[in-house]
Amino acid sequence: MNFNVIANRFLGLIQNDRENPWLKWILRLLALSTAVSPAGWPTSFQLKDGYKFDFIVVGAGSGGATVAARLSEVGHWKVLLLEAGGDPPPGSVIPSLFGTLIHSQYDWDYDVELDEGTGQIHADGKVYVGGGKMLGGSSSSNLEVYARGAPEDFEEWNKIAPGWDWDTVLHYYKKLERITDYSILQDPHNAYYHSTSGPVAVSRPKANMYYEKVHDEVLNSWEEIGIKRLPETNGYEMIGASKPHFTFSKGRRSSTAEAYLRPTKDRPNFYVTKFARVTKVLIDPSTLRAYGVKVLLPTGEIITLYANIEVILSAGTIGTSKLLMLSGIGPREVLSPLNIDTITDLPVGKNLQDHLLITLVIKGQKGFQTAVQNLLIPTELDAFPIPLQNGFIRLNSSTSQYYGKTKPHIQLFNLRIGATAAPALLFGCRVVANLVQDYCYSVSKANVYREIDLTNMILLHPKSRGQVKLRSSNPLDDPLVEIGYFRNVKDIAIMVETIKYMMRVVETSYYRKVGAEVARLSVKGCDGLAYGTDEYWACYVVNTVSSLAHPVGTCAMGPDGVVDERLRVHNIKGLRVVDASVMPLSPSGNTNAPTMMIGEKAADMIKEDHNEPTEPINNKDQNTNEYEQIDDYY
Ligand SMILES: Cc1cc2nc3c(=O)[nH]c(=O)nc-3n(C[C@H](O)[C@H](O)[C@H](O)COP(=O)(O)OP(=O)(O)OC[C@H]3O[C@@H](n4cnc5c(N)ncnc54)[C@H](O)[C@@H]3O)c2cc1C
Repeated sequence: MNFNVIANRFLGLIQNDRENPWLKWILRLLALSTAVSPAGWPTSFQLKDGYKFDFIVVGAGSGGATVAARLSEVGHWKVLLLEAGGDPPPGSVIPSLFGTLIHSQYDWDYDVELDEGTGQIHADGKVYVGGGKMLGGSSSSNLEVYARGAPEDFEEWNKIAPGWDWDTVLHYYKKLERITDYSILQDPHNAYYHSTSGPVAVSRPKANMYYEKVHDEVLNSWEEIGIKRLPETNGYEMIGASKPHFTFSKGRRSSTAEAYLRPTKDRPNFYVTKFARVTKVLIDPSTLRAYGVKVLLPTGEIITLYANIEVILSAGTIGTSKLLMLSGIGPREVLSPLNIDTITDLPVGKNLQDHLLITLVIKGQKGFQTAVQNLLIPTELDAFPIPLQNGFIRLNSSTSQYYGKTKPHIQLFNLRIGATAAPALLFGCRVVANLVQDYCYSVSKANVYREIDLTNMILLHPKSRGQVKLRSSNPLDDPLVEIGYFRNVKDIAIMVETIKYMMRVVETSYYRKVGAEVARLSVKGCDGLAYGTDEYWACYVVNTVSSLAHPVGTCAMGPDGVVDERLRVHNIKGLRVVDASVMPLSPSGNTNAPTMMIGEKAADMIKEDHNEPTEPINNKDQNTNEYEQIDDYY
């Protein structure tokens, strides 16, 4: 039994025994009582073989829960949402306990293979990507950072798939968002980009004084090396840094289960079934129409369900491409060797992109007094536990001061950890991340009596591509996921450039004062190289690579992709894909908000295609009246 299982059992105990006075006291103390409320998730609809619905949505994640809930607004449509997992546990609901979900039963924990000679700090040649297996999908297990990408991302999508321009997608971002950060709404430059009326809570809780001081130290240091301090990074200006926004509010994660499924759970035409694993989409080979799905129930029974209008796949970038291939939609060269008849030969599983992450460890202030920030973590369980800064930089390019005219290359996350967290770091490094011993020792050693900054640099627009394939025709087998980092060497060059840029931070006022230095880590494969040379850093990049868990693109939109701009699978009727897999290119930022946006837009496209009314695209009317005057600026 591993740590996560024990932790989730413990949290489950708390959930079931909330009336126990001791537990009540503890929960009150931590201000977490709302977070462990078990009430409110939809009950599971009992399915029987042969049942018919108008729409069957597969996967209740960021895309699936969003599109299904919106479709159920049409009262005469019977909408079924099928989810392989169950309810989110307290470890999901409490914002800072997502770590307990990793490698647990709430995590798909896919085997994601690194190419030989890359990522040598990973003990078994695999990188952790994860994926939530519960209502809300990965929006129930992610780190809750809220980022929407840059306007230029969507102008590029729009060239490939018309209708995805920035003005249109901004309408859907605003439709989903309920921001509670009034510092942003009071700033007329940024307020235009936000909304206070959507279902997904977005907040930026104020941390304790100590953490706020750390935020300032890091953001001021970054400013000294040219990274502009911004009020936020989802507003009119994006190149720069700020404290991030999160998808939670008042101590409770705002997953799509929370935002879209709890409020709609009593709709009579909306059916949600948990622990229902779809194994195949049924397609009539003569009409090329999808007419239903095969579902494996926890009893072991496999039933057939029928869709009168459409089947919608929202099983995630890995899960959806696997299901399509199992159903005969995919590259013939992958399907034929497995004796799967190819109904239509499409590039399913290709074009896999992920935001890779490189970490620089900076040794900061010496002394055990810095451990106080670790001791404060329990007081911040309903917020983010560790001081975190977020930013975007663009290297070798002049940055634009004009709103909407910025496309960053790199995202930054800085995590400050006080001294003495070395044992926890070692545990996380070895047991959770499964990295090799020497590397983990060298990281934790840096932290024994010094605070450290983990400066994470994320490549936003990788040129490399991986591929999802099938290992077998058995739906219960994991697919083969080749993540493909550094298949294009330009990705190495930009990360080396970024490291050299970020290392300049140790020369800034705060870091100079505390005698900061970049920690020299033990990196397998790089020992013989002269430390600090470009050759060394290239080796460091290739071998210390990790994932930010943002796989996209395996069922990309576009004429050469898998779906068209209205997310309909090419050559097949009655079948759409609505999840992160349809993104033709990675956005400039985390992928949860863009996937929820896709779910919102998909629902309107489906309603339009079936002659149901939708709201007109309008970015001006979505702020509260209080802030209406801000429209004058644009
Ligand atoms: C550990 C982690 C941290 C992340 N951190 C962030 C972050 O801080 N900010 C951010 O913006 N993004 C983050 N992401 C990424 C973001 O959460 C995902 O990109 C996004 O949620 C993907 O949405 P989706 O709808 O494509 O898939 P998911 O949300 O993963 O939904 C897929 C759903 O389908 C279900 N499913 C799969 N197969 C089947 C089947 N055969 N039958 C029935 N159901 C099935 C799954 O159980 C799941 O519920 C993170 C992701 C992970 C894993």
